[in-house]
Amino acid sequence: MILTVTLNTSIDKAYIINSFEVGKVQRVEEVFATAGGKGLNVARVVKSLGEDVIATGFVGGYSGEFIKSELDKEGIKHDFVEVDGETRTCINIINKTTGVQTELLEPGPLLNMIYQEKFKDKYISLLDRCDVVTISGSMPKGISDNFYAELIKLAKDRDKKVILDTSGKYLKEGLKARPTVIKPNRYEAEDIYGKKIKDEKDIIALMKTFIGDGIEMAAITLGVEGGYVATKDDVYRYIPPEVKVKNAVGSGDAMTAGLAVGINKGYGEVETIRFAVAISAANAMTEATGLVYKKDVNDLLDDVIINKLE
Ligand SMILES: Nc1ncnc2c1ncn2[C@@H]1O[C@H](COP(=O)(O)OP(=O)(O)OP(=O)(O)O)[C@@H](O)[C@H]1O
Ligand SMILES: O=P(O)(O)OC[C@@]1(O)O[C@H](CO)[C@@H](O)[C@@H]1O
Repeated sequence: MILTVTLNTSIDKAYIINSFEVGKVQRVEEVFATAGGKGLNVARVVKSLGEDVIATGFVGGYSGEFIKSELDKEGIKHDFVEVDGETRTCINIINKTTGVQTELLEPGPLLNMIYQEKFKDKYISLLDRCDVVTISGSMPKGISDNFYAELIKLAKDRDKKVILDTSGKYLKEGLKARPTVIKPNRYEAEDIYGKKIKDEKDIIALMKTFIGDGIEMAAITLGVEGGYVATKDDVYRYIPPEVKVKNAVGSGDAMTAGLAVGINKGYGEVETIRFAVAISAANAMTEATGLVYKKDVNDLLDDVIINKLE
């Protein structure tokens, strides 16, 4: 079983607009609202691949009710800590003409520390039921910056594999607890690195630092250009298949889902990377955020390019 942690859940709204212009009143042509925040995208993708998953985190208010009812409709098991305050909404404006996407991410509610302790108790009991944990996204205000490190340690002490997909201070703090897998995108990696990544050499050097620090698998993702993956002995460059892009937001989450499933099923590293990359590309083919169809994934698998660099 895979456990997905989403502390800052969100109603993700994808607004499809023919030609979006800043500073003008515009009507939205189509709206897709999903139960989101990175970890819930992971849960949805894991479920659509036919694997067993349970989603946890914080939910609150009417938006929290929406999220639970969407997960129920999708048949995704969940066990959240209910909080005072309203779960956030994140908006992704998709300009249909240019394909350019603009994301507006709310910060989420301010939480009392009591909820952090409540969550820890729930998390420890859920860990008994799972083998792989994914921890994704930002945290609501009021939660300690090192909370992910605490969650990672609790999981690793129980021999669970942990994938951490977050950014900024949450990633910096989380790294200290040595998650099994990390997968920052270029910007998140530059933030850790403290400077711009210039070339492949920089990427490989950074991934090797992560591996040297005790991370088992480190990926750095570059959107449509694919990315790199390093393990203790190997370094790979991967290129996703070319797809007709509708909405690439959540492709990183789809990739996390693929890595979690691959690890849970005991796939080899190349097989796991191939699977995760096909899933990430399949996400870009659908309009809703964090949605893949298994058939697309199967069709894309053979077209993922993976080159072993070292
Ligand atoms: N347009 C695209 N076409 C095909 N594959 C894509 C596209 N965009 C992203 N991907 C796949 O998804 C992976 C992760 O993408 P990206 O680097 O954008 O991650 P991310 O920033 O974590 O994404 P998000 O936060 O939106 O989930 C890429 O390495 C690639 O395999
Ligand atoms: O604010 P966070 O938690 O870092 O990111 C939130 C978010 O942008 O991530 C997902 C895409 O990966 C969206 O579902 C969601 O809106």
